[in-house]
Amino acid sequence: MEKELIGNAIKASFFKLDPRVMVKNPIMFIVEIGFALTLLLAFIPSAFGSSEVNVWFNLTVSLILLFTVLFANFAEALAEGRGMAQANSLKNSKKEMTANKLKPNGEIEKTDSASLRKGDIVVVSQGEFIPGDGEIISGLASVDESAITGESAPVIKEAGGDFNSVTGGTKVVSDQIKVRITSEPGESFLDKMISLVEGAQRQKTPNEIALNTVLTSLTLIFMIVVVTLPLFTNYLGFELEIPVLIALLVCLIPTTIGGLLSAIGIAGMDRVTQFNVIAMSGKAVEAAGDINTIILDKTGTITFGNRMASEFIPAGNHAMQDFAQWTAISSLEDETPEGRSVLELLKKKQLSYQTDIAIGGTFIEFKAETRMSGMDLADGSVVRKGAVDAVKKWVISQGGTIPSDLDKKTDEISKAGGTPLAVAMNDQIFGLIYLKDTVKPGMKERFDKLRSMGIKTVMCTGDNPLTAATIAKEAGVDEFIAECKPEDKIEVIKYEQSQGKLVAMTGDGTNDAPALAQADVGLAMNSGTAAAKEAANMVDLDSNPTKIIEVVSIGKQLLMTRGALTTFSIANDIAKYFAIIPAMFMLAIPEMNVLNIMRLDSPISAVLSALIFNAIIIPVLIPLAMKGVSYKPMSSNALLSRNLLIYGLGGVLVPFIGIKGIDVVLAMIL
Ligand SMILES: Nc1ncnc2c1ncn2[C@@H]1O[C@H](COP(=O)(O)OP(=O)(O)OP(=O)(O)O)[C@@H](O)[C@H]1O
Ligand SMILES: [K+]
Ligand SMILES: [Mg+2]
Repeated sequence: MEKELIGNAIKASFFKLDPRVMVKNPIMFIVEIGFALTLLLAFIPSAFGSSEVNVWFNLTVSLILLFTVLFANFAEALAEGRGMAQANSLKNSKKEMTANKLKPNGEIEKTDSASLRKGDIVVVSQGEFIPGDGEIISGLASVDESAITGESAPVIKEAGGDFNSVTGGTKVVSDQIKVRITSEPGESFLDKMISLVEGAQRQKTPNEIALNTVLTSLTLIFMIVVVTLPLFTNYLGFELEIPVLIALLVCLIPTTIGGLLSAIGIAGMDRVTQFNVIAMSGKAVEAAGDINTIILDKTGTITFGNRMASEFIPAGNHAMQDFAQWTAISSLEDETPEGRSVLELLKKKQLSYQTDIAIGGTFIEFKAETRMSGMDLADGSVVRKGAVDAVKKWVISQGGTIPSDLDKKTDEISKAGGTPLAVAMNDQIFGLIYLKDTVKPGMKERFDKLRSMGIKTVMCTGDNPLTAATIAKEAGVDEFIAECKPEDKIEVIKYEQSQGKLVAMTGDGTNDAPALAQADVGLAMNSGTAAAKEAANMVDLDSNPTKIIEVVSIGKQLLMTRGALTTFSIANDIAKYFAIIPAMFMLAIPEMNVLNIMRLDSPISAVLSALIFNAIIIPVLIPLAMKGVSYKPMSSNALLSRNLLIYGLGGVLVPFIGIKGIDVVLAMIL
């Protein structure tokens, strides 16, 4: 695998020599032109007038320049290669298959999966592949998603709620589901993933463009200096040979970062992919590196999220039996995990209830807006369950009163970190359902880590303030917002952004979609709804909301690697002056030897040593560019001074040692 990767990258480095490709990287393009000119001079030394420098020197310079370009191309090709390999394995899981399309008249029609369009309904049974991306409209199945996520344990997918989305190419391993197709041919999640990792849509990020502009301007300045240099030297009465001027130019321009820049960007995206997160753009990965605030929801992110009914607590002077009756009616058709867990607990507690009063009633689906669910019965009675404050308001609007013990019982559940749901019929509250949830282990450490990176965490939850406070304290988040409706999340994000902060958010529900789109980094869960995945700029295939922490680390590492190697590259070039400038003048004026502080063997050896060092530093740094510089959570100021010390000072010192070493070897050969 690695061998093949390297082999392909070597081949690609030669293909990339095509000037039409090279011109996209101006710094390396100049090196390539330098190669062509010195090659010409090797064969026709007097092409641009008389020349005294020997052919052998011209040829050597030309070869070193060729290798400089090849090394840079190799770095980029190697970074691209990893994505290609992954794209190929994804392509293998994208096969044509037959789909069981459900016609409006209820008949099943066998069609080609490629002909399925948005809105089509298909039936998928045990052992069959799901023919396209979609949402389950009825049924429940365990699905093997290993083709996409690499995770072999099947996951449960079901209609209703936030776990209804399925991906084309995954396999149903048990039961049968009806799926409504949500993507047009060629626009599926798998198609998008393939084109992303293949890099077909890879565009330079704004940061990269900005850095490129700076580097290109720097290059232009050096070009002007080098081109005008002969005017001065001619005035002083000596001539500089063209190959020497080219060597000087290549040593001065930032070839190291110029050669590694695109590899750093591609490798950063690739590291995110290795973490099983699909980033829609390099820009998103970079934004992750600059995040100041992370918005997390409580249920399913900070807690396990399987909010299960664990206790029934009647309120006022209502009997358990009456409470159970209305609890059951409110949950009969509630397909959310919370709703189903209510019916299961009733069964477990052997509480009986009548279902015939529900006949002819209209089910009221749970909505994050109302924070209630329930049923309007045929006889005009209305039944609701939901967040206590919402139900209280609703009961009061019906002209009812609140049982005196309700608040105390609510607080008890909330203080334990549970979610209380009140159950009401018409103007009366019958009691509370205790939904239990637990904070995931290790959350405190994760939030501590974020804090040390200088990132603030805000928990936004639809739950009541007391539950929110309990969970927030237990998990160690910095701030929390309770009784939060979907639009409130957007407000929080907008507010932070108005303070100049970059905001990241994770989410999985359809109601998270607008906030995911508003955030600078929106990380959707693969298990989540199609709307959430569409709105986000990253998708976590493992559906682990806390992975945002790793994504932020990778983003920071990407920015740091780019910064560190830029510093190193420019510091390097400064050090090279000391080798090459005295040497150049010594060629004409031997007395200039006093400037030869590095005590290099001869002017020719000095120029060649600097050039060789300039070339081989690129492959030497490839592993660092690909892996990223090591990153420990600390404040940005501490990071900056640490990096300046290592890469700035190191960048000045390393060339002295390297060039001197190469010079010693060359002196022996010459
Ligand atoms: N099936 C349901 N029926 C009635 N009420 C519910 C149901 N599920 C949740 N609730 C209530 O609605 C509130 C909001 O739930 P929702 O899932 O929208 O929260 P959220 O905004 O996603 O934040 P979090 O996931 O952190 O709770 C819950 O705290 C709970 O009180
Ligand atoms: K250089
Ligand atoms: Mg939720």
